[in-house]
Amino acid sequence: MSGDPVSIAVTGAGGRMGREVIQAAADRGNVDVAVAVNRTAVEPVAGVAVDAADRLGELLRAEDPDVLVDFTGPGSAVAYAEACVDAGVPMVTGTTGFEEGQLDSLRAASDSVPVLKASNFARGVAALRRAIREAAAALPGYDVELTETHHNAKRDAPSGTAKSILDDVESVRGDLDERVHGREGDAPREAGEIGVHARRAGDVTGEHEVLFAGNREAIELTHRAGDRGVFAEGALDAAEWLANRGPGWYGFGDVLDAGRQ
Ligand SMILES: NC(=O)C1=CN([C@@H]2O[C@H](COP(=O)(O)OP(=O)(O)OC[C@H]3O[C@@H](n4cnc5c(N)ncnc54)[C@H](OP(=O)(O)O)[C@@H]3O)[C@@H](O)[C@H]2O)C=CC1
Ligand SMILES: O=C(O)C1=N[C@H](C(=O)O)C[C@H](O)C1
Repeated sequence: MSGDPVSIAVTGAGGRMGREVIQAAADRGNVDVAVAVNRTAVEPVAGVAVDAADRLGELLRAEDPDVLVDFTGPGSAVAYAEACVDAGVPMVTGTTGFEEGQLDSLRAASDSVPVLKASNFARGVAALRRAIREAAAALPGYDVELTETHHNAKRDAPSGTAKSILDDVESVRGDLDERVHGREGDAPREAGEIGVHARRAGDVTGEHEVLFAGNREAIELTHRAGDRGVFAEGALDAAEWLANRGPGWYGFGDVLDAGRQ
């Protein structure tokens, strides 16, 4: 990205992703973590002191960071978006598992401040999604089954990335209108189904695989995240990009498109 100095606030600073974001900021050099908060008390992360999350509003007003970066949970992300509106701070959120009403609240916040939401900040997943849309268009009538695998501490299923991929496939394949989660029972597959399989095991960072199968051939498109640094890097790219935007609703694709121009 530009390399211009950017100051950020990090919510969920004690979580797996919050820690990764703070470490990636330290490694990057031009990103200063001006505010870091967590719901429960945690020791400093990469030398950055972590405050109580209920002080977020006060800290945003005092430090005036360029962007807030959030990886927490759906309810807290909505509350933090409201704090961003009150303080006039842009928000990047990678949180997943939102219900429709919570997404409406985030979109409402984007009338006042820039909000960038992405279910996955890996560049490889952006490429995977483009390839999946292309395959879906090129293979009409083929059966589609999605499998995602994550660590055993992940709460939401299917993953946010899986839901984004399903939206992509359904936008291209209008004939697929029924998501079948897991399979059980005694009946053949129906036309119109798209199978969705969520696995939770060990410390798997995140894997997404889409199978397109016809009667005499099949292809599988797969992304595997090697570590969480790949998500943190993408989120910081998004934060650097969002710092100079006006209010609006943005995605990671906007950041990547800007990089290609
Ligand atoms: N878009 C992307 O590229 C990626 C998205 N994610 C998403 O990011 C989110 C966080 O993932 P991860 O870091 O692994 O999760 P963790 O469970 O490790 O961390 C969650 C953090 O959020 C905080 N939190 C959770 N619930 C609340 C709440 N109700 N109020 C305030 N704080 C809360 C936790 O605080 P406390 O310590 O007090 O519990 C913790 O700091 C998930 O939705 C996940 O799917 C993850 C990886 C990549
Ligand atoms: O919780 C995780 O770990 C991840 N969550 C995101 C999702 O739900 O898609 C992205 C990534 O797969 C890791």
